[in-house]
Amino acid sequence: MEVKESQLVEHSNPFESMMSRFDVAAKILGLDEDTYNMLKSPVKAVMVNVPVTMDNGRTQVFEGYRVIHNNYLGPSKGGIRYAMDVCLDEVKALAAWMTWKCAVVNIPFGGAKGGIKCDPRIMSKGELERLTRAYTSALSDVFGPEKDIPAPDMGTGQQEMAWLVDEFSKIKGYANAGVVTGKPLVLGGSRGRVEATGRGVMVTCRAALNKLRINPANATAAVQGFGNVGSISAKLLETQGIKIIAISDVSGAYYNKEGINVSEAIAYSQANRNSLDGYRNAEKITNEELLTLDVDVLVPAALQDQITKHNAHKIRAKLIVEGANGPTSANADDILNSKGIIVVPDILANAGGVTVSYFEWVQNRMGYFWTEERVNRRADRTMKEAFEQVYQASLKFNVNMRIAAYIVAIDKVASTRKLLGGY
Ligand SMILES: NC(=O)C1=CN([C@@H]2O[C@H](COP(=O)(O)OP(=O)(O)OC[C@H]3O[C@@H](n4cnc5c(N)ncnc54)[C@H](O)[C@@H]3O)[C@@H](O)[C@H]2O)C=CC1
Ligand SMILES: O=C(O)CCC(=O)C(=O)O
Repeated sequence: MEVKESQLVEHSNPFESMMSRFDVAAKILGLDEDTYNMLKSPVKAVMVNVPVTMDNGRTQVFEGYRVIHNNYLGPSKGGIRYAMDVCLDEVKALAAWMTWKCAVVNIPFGGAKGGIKCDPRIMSKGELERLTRAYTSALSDVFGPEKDIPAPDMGTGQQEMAWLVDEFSKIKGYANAGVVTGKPLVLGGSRGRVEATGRGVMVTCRAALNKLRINPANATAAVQGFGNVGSISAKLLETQGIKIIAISDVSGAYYNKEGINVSEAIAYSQANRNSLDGYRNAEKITNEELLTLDVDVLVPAALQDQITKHNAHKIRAKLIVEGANGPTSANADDILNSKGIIVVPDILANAGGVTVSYFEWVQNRMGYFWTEERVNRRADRTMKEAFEQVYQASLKFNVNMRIAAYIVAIDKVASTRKLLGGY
């Protein structure tokens, strides 16, 4: 069957954007209609309205979601996002990406995602704790170490995971460390999880540079987003000899053609309530300008839909490594392809996080904890193998790395479905 990637249609809806790539890969695989229908829709989507007492004594009701896209490969897995633009279609897309991501790195999990429509930056610690506990309580029948296992995503981190595990364990009446990953070490977290997503970005970036025959020591990079994924990606790319010439966060972008000192920028941001605002050792530019800088590597590690049909033709990077989920809209794929830009897609590039989450879950089940060296060695091997599998599929099917990653993932989930049988 002949499939043109230009068949991709323009979508701003994240779930449709995911589906347009899924459709291309499914056609190439010759997926039958029944399996297609089983894989395209989430198996469960729960919406909850959680009342929370705010510091001013008023009660505010927050909209929360948990979507389980698929659980053929194992319990569903995926982070929880706190942001103002959380909505059902976004969480559905993020949950589906988790299904494909877990399949690409070959770990025994299905895909899920959760989110709460809130602005964590303007909430007090007490409000965030009450919100996290209320959301956990509302979803205590959905979550479970053998059912559905959350983790951090944008706007959440170790502290939220600690509240979640505590609330869940109280409700169930026994300690339940394995219900969530990305926990603090003292609560059963895994060494290396905080750095894992950025580390996977670095490992896949190196693998792609190798294919492009670019020496990291001569390469430059720009990184959008300076939270968990962006800051650690920047730091680890710098350790590989890559010169980071621009970084950014919600306050704007910061450019220094001589190279940003990433450790110093991280220290500045941490001392400044996680903001680069006022960072001096660089020229201030816009996030839009950062994306179109003349660099070898561009790492979008913040939001969705940053590279679109409106700016894709201006991108000058040779390689894009997607730290964020969905940073490139479907209508930009063809433009990047035609410019010969290699994209290591989100479902491969940022899968280091869920890989080490899997290791955390395994360690919780064993009650025995690994050294950081062991975690990193196994995670690096997983990421290198996944990269090579996707790269080989891109050659075999003559498609870009994104469609190749979907092909690898869908093929795995679909063949598992066939073995499981059906109703
Ligand atoms: N934390 C994890 O382990 C994983 C996260 N991801 C994805 O990576 C992305 C970032 O997640 P985290 O780093 O965890 O979030 P985070 O909350 O730690 O950091 C987000 C960063 O994005 C910046 N940002 C927000 N709006 C921006 C804008 N308009 N322009 C530029 N920067 C902006 C924030 O200032 C912050 O620096 C998300 O797409 C998330 O889904 C993917 C895999 C795993
Ligand atoms: O660590 C996990 O379980 C999931 C992280 C996540 O939400 C993601 O990869 O997008």
